[in-house]
Amino acid sequence: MSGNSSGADVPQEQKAGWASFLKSLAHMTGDLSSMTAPPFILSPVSLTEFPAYWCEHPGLFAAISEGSTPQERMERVLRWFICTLKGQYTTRNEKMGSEKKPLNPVLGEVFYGVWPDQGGRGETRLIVEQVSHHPPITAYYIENEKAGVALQGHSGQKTSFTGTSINVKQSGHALLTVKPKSGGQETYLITLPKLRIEGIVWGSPYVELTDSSAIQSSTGYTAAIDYKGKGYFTGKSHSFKATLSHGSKTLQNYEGTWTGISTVGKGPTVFLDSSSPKEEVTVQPVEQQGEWESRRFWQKVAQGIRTGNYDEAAKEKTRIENDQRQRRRDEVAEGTSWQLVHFTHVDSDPEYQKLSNMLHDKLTPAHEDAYIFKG
Ligand SMILES: CC(C)CCC[C@@H](C)[C@H]1CC[C@H]2[C@@H]3CC=C4C[C@@H](O)CC[C@]4(C)[C@H]3CC[C@]12C
Repeated sequence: MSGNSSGADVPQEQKAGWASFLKSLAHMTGDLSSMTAPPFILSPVSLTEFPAYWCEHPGLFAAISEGSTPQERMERVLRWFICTLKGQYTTRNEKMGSEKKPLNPVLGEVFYGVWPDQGGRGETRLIVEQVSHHPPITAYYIENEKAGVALQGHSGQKTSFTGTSINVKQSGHALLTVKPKSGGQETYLITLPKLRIEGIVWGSPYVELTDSSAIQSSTGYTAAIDYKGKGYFTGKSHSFKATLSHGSKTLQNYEGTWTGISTVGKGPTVFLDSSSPKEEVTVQPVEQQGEWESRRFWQKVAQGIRTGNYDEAAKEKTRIENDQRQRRRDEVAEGTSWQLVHFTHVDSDPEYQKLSNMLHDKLTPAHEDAYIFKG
């Protein structure tokens, strides 16, 4: 990083703002979401929309239950999981030019969507609820009932600044329930990778995945995934290597990029093309949404950000924040508390416990709370 290139991608009139934002990052205490950032880096999309990235390949999601053996189903889970990563971590760069700061959801904010049935695979529905504000935690449930696959999870982030990049440790996990076409039921614990946000100094942030994550099946199969950026496995950014094992027996290896082609085994057999077309979630028009639904709730703020009317966006955001503060004060005064609509908080989930014990992995804390979908 040279003095000249720093802030190269920041609009001239916001350079000072970016420089002071970078300075404030040094004092950040783990929660970046509440920090004020310069307008050019603001996204008009709330974090409650992000769980939709899990299902932008609804065909791969539905196909999991069609695998004929436990190993084949684990491989299908891995394929679907790797295929979601491009959407999860590069979409903002593609759509908005760089990673941006999403809107920080309010407690009780919800997001609903569907992927319509196509060719008989069944409809997939998405239910998201912001279940905590401090720290921000988003819970989600995605189900294709016909296919017999359902994903339940929650997600939070702990952030720290290294001086040149932001390290993001994801908290939470996802549990996938699969009813194989051949009968029975399996569950899969999905742990979440760590992120490094690079390109900060230049004002054009992007996400690289680091370290590792895992998928543990109740059938005993494990997929371990290692992530590396440029200059490690292949010299390509967004690279990964994965191994599928059962107990101490390694059964298969996979490698490639999570944004493009990956291969299986020693021969050049294609495992997946992650750049294959995705299907974005279908959402009700804003006019028909309820007042806590994300796009309606943030409509004016988003409009301000999209049109460059930042004063309007800031004014509306302040109104929302004041309203939230008042609600919390009222609850304290009345001795009540906010009631979640779709999820129940539990201090520990036996299913998570069982699978994380099977994983024997330092990555997964022995105890973790969870949000269970109420239906
Ligand atoms: C751009 C800079 C200046 C601000 C950084 C904003 C932070 C809050 C953004 C940048 C990238 C974002 C992450 C991108 C992708 C995902 C995957 C999704 O499944 C859960 C949320 C999560 C993990 C996001 C959390 C918020 C995040 C870490």
